[in-house]
Amino acid sequence: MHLSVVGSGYVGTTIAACFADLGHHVVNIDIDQETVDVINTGEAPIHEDGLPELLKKHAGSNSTNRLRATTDYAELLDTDATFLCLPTPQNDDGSIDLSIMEAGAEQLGETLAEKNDWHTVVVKSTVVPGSTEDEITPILERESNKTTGEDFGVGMNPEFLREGTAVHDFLDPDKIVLGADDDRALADMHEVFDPLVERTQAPVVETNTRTAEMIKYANNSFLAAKVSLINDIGNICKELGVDAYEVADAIGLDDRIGAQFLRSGLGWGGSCFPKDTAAIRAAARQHDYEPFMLDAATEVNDEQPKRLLSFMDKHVDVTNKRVAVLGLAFKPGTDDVRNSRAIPVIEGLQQRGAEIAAYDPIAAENMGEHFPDIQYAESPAAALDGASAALIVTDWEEITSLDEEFDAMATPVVIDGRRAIDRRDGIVYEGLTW
Ligand SMILES: NC(=O)c1ccc[n+]([C@@H]2O[C@H](COP(=O)([O-])OP(=O)(O)OC[C@H]3O[C@@H](n4cnc5c(N)ncnc54)[C@H](O)[C@@H]3O)[C@@H](O)[C@H]2O)c1
Ligand SMILES: O=c1ccn([C@@H]2O[C@H](COP(=O)(O)OP(=O)(O)O[C@H]3O[C@H](CO)[C@@H](O)[C@H](O)[C@H]3O)[C@@H](O)[C@H]2O)c(=O)[nH]1
Repeated sequence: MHLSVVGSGYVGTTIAACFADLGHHVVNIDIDQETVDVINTGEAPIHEDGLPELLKKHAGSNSTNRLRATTDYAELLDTDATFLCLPTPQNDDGSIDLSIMEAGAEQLGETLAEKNDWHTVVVKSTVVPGSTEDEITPILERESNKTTGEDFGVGMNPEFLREGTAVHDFLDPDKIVLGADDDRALADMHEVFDPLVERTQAPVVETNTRTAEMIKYANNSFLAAKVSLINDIGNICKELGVDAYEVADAIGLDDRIGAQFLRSGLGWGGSCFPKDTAAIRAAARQHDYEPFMLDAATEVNDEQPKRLLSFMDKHVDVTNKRVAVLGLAFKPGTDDVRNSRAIPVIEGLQQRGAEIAAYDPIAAENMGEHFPDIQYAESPAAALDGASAALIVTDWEEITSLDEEFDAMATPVVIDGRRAIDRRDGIVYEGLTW
């Protein structure tokens, strides 16, 4: 098939490259010329394992030429279906901000006015239930002067990939959810995913757009709440002198609980869990329902960085002292710092008047946009040298393998937010939940 993907971010670039790998011809549209140029040279605009290889294979010179990036929406006219992968950030009150989606839908609708054949538009972004039907479709109809179900179809296909393992997750999914309110759009979506389903036998869930939208929020809410529950249990374990990781390993053997997402510590960050739980809570409240469980999950999550800092305070007063912050990305394997737990940790250190030496293998540049005035060290050892405390925020492999580097600290106080290193003689060690 000939496909267009609007948005060349973490999701858009990944799925564009993966669709090309499945044999489709893909045009990836973004407003950012620099991003477009990078993709067209066969390189990745973001850090994502496996993505450079796919872009080299399908874009740029000596490639299959099945993938090309552009800033020109008109190029989607030669495609059968368009996937919208635009950001859906949050407003100050936590509710979803659909303005970028609306702008994209306007540009898409204006372009579709010029198309004489059927076209299917698929919303890939995470949007609250009703957005596709009540907000995006009317814009497409208005701008194209066409009717959904007659001239074009609309579908909703939520994405479950994780950053850091995005290519693998997309090409080997646990499930594929196809939400559509008309049969032709559903048939087109099936045709897009048939090569993947044949290859992986992934279960396909067929539903309407509203339910597809909710499945995405339920998925993320459940996982975020699972991490908060194990953090709550972990905090209790620590107070009672029990190792939360031993407990998690044991309860994870129960199939009804499952072993994944039971790593207690600093909690969840990233571009999805915080904003998606906020958006669905805000949507619930707009309908006069108080989402007690998700409110509590958020509260537990907000408390974990404060607990980390309070453990540090027990051992050392860091005013005017050097503190090493090890790890800045919201998790290993990505350069993304959106809503990273490192942000409240650094803010807490700034309030205490500490001199901050931060280290991350790839996310320092992105964190520099949030905190231009802190020191970014070239290595974990350089960050630790002369520090009065070390706070472990992200469990990158080069952080979990640290050992004698802690010996160069002024006072070897190590507060571990991710169970990254082992207790040993010669360091004062506090785990967040163990
Ligand atoms: N990041 C993830 O792991 C992930 C996973 C699943 C779902 N999602 C959802 O997917 C959506 C996209 O997320 P993301 O992380 O890929 O976003 P992103 O911020 O990484 O990328 C968005 C891209 O859209 C481009 N853009 C903005 N306005 C545009 C316009 N009018 N026309 C064309 N391009 C435009 C930007 O330049 C940027 O390159 C969000 O709804 C998110 O919740 C994200
Ligand atoms: O046991 C665990 C598992 C995760 N986390 C934290 O939870 C956050 C999110 O992790 P993860 O889910 O691996 O990363 P994301 O890339 O944000 O992926 C989530 O958000 C995406 C965007 O919606 C979805 O597509 C994915 O299915 C969903 O897992 C990170 O800060 C992790 O450190 C823990 O603290 N403990």
